Amino acid sequence: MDSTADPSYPHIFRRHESDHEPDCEPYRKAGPEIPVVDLRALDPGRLAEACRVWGIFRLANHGIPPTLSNRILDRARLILSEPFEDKRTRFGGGPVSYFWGTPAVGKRVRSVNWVEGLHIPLARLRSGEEPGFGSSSFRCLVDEYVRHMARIARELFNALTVDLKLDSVQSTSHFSEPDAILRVYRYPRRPNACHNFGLEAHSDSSLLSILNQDEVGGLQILREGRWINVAPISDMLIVNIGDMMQAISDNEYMSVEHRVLASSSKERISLCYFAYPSEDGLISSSRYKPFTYKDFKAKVQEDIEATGFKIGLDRFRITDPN
Ligand SMILES: O=C(O)CCC(=O)C(=O)O
Ligand SMILES: [Fe+2]
Repeated sequence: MDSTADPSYPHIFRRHESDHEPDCEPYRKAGPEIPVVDLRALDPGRLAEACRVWGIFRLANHGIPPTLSNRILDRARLILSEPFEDKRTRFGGGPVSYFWGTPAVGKRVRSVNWVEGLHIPLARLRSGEEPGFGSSSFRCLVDEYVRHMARIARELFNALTVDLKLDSVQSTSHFSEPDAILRVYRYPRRPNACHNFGLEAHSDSSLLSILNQDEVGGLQILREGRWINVAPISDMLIVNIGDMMQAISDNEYMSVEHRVLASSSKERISLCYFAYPSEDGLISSSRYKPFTYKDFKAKVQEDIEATGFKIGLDRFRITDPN
């Protein structure tokens, strides 16, 4: 369907160009392959090396049944194909929120990200406060899915704490399962998608991010100055290191810069689970002034509102003159 006519798209995505250009093939060529980590036969050395050298890896044998993965992606596709105004109403005001075009929140709006979705803070979901979501079958799938995500995040984090030689106090405050967030994304088709992004280049603020994507593709990481495609491989998840893990590891691990390309011909669905440290746990390292995740989040929000950009960890770097 032409996106101009699709009532499920937010208005800003209903563009008038009907002449779809082919996608930009050069951007989508295969690049060097990112490492694969096997969760069933976890090799801690291989995992740590992937975090040090790449900041991202594919995760095989993660234990999520393919039927669950397919069902939740299909259900997400269905919900997000509801009319735009219905999505706004259904998810307006509750803890589960519907967003589109993020991060157009600043005073100086840069370009709009060609993405919409649901933001699901899991702690509030557990407390049962969400009216538009309630007892839906999607809710049941989310519950089951995030149980797997929490298990996977915990297992990876535990292995990394051994590699980093964190003590038990640090490992407890640096991983807070209740603070996790699930985001469900739909990247609408975008006419003339060549130079446009579903998500602009960024690093995640999380500890670890675990991505499940459909077969469309578009994710890229920045490595040694080049953008590399992370093509979907069925039954494998993608895990990336976030800013908090970079700080906790004292820059041993790398919070990888990534982005998502828009496609002119295909919509894309992805689910991203973000694991975080506890909000008030102090993160101390030799490279950054001590800070909590709450401090970090407030600074990111302040910078985005003031400048349109996330500055992130550089705000806390010890050499930072500010
Ligand atoms: O949808 C994707 O492939 C990536 C999502 C992402 O980078 C994010 O949510 O931070
Ligand atoms: Fe991201």
